[in-house]
Amino acid sequence: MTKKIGILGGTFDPPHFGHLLIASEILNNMQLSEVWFIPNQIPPHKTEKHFSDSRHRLNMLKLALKDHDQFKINTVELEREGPSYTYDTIHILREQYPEYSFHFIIGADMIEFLPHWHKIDEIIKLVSFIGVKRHGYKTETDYPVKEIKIPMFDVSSTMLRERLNKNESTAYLLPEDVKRYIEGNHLYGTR
Ligand SMILES: Nc1ncnc2c1ncn2[C@@H]1O[C@H](COP(=O)(O)OP(=O)(O)OP(=O)(O)O)[C@@H](O)[C@H]1O
Ligand SMILES: O=C(O)c1ccc[n+]([C@@H]2O[C@H](COP(=O)([O-])O)[C@@H](O)[C@H]2O)c1
Repeated sequence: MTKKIGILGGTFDPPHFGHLLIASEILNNMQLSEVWFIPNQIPPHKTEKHFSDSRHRLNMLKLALKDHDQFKINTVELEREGPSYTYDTIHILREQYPEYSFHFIIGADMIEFLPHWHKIDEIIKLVSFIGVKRHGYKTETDYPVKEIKIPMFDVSSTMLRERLNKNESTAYLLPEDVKRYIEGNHLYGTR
């Protein structure tokens, strides 16, 4: 059966309400069957930076998505080593699910970065891109990205890592279960 699947690829270090908001808005706006969250093993453009172990990022994502039937986790990128190139992921998904159509959701920071994606000219033949605004970034691009207008929510994993490290509030930015997991595992300098 044909299904329209949204893909939200990310590092999710940690997952936050910005991720859930864009997934929910695009699911409804585009009348998708499901949104698949795909955590990367090694983010292709963050290879030099430190990021949390994929086991923790996956556990946090499970907690963040547990109440949403139409939000699923796909672990295809955790099952291979090296940088998690989207081109490889899309190839695998299209082989596994030839009857589905895939719609890759990206924030404006990733829209600006699209020219640097590995084999981007091939990727655009395989998926459609859905873009959403993000503070500080442009959505105009020469690539075929369909912009969907949704409420902007200026939260990022970077902001949350900094707040957690300083023991500042993350209320209404980060799911409570995820916060408890972070504290229980002393991530981001929490004690
Ligand atoms: N608040 C937000 N509004 C719109 N898009 C977002 C938002 N947060 C994340 N995204 C998008 O979700 C995808 C996955 O993002 P990612 O997991 O890297 O989170 P992040 O908050 O951007 O992390 P970091 O601050 O560590 O770079 C990317 O396409 C990103 O642009
Ligand atoms: O394939 C690439 O070259 C590529 C370059 C940058 C980002 N991506 C993908 O874009 C998604 C968002 O990336 P990130 O690092 O902001 O979490 C995630 O699925 C990445 O794997 C992919």
